[in-house]
Amino acid sequence: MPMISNVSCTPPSPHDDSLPPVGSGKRRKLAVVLFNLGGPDSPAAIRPFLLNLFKDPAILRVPFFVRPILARIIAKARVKPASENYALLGGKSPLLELTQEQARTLEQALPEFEARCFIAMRYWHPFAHETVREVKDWDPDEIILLPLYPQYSTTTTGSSLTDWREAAAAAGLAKQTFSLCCYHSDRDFASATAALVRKAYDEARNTLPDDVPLRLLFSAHGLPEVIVKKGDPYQFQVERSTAAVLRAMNIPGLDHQICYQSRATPQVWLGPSTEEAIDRAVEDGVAVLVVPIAFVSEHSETLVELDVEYAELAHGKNIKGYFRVPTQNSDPEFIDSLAGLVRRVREHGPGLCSFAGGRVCPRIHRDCPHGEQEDAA
Ligand SMILES: C=CC1=C(C)c2cc3[nH]c(cc4nc(cc5[nH]c(cc1n2)c(C)c5CCC(=O)O)C(CCC(=O)O)=C4C)c(C)c3C=C
Ligand SMILES: [Fe+2]
Ligand SMILES: [Fe+2]
Repeated sequence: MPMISNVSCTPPSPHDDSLPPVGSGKRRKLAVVLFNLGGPDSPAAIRPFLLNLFKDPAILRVPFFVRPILARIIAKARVKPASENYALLGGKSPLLELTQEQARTLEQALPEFEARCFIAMRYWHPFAHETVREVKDWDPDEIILLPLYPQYSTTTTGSSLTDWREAAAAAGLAKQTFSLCCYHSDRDFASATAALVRKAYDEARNTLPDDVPLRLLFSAHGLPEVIVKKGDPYQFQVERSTAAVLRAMNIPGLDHQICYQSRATPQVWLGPSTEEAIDRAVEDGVAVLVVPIAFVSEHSETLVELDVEYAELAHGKNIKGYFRVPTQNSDPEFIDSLAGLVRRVREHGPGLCSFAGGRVCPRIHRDCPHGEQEDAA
């Protein structure tokens, strides 16, 4: 079931007065809302943060009367390992501060507007209902909803956009709104990402002996397999992102593999897992360069899971080399790609757009939020 309504991406009419007249001196007030998952801001916040996450029907797909109790059980079981991870980061997630920096940088990359970036996190402050009030007080001309998830999943972007719409409706925020569902293989996003991968690749190659092969492990956050089987387009979009980055890198014959990290429940999750991919690299006698392909900011799953847990696992098995590409954070080329997406979404008109305009996902991905008739031009 799609988590957000199928709102079409209407092309702008030549007489559409929602867009500013060319050359008119007045800059439009543009509220850009950045969405991410959020993270605990203190040790005491870890448990309620996890509870919020597992109470989300988009995450825990069980009958509503079982969900609260099951959410409590799973959250309770995760408090200890999650607390150990956050302890390595000073007891909190760095996600909000890094997103605030992205917000300030993106404002500067949109000088033709009076742009102000707001942040709405799904499971910890600032929540959508808090941000909706801030946006309403600022009274923008238009609102752009911009997920910091390049790939669409019902569990992330879908859940965040539903949350925003409900909060906006409850607060009576009725401004013209433009939403982006995904930018998994947007050319500028791929090129910005490829530049970061290329830099880390060259550094890794310079450290390794010439006879040690280097494999790129594109590591994405995992998803329970049942969610994908029901029609979630996330895996398809992760594969498209990987292909787009490889294309932009333009190094023929690069050894690479897609894998999935951060398994959080006992269900069957997408595979191969990043641990399995590391095992295979050890068997094959190759070094690995891990590329986080579904996160655009550093947080516990990159700084602890990739840099500490998987690095220890890999070194414990005498891997030939273990390197990691940093996430985009406020990288100027990445922020420029987001600014380009903001402009394009606006040109496409109010409603929901993909980076390409309309639907890019094949029909089998029924949870793609675009309707049947909305193929990208
Ligand atoms: C069933 C559980 C989960 C699904 C499905 C899931 C999907 C998913 N998550 C991200 C990105 C992030 N996840 C983060 C933390 C996090 N995620 C889960 C569970 C699921 N995620 C948990 C339990 C946690 C908490 C951390 C932990 O207990 O280990 C974070 C933020 C973490 C931080 O440090 O701030 C992000 C970001 C994606 C992209 C995704 C599916 C596509
Ligand atoms: Fe997650
Ligand atoms: Fe789609």
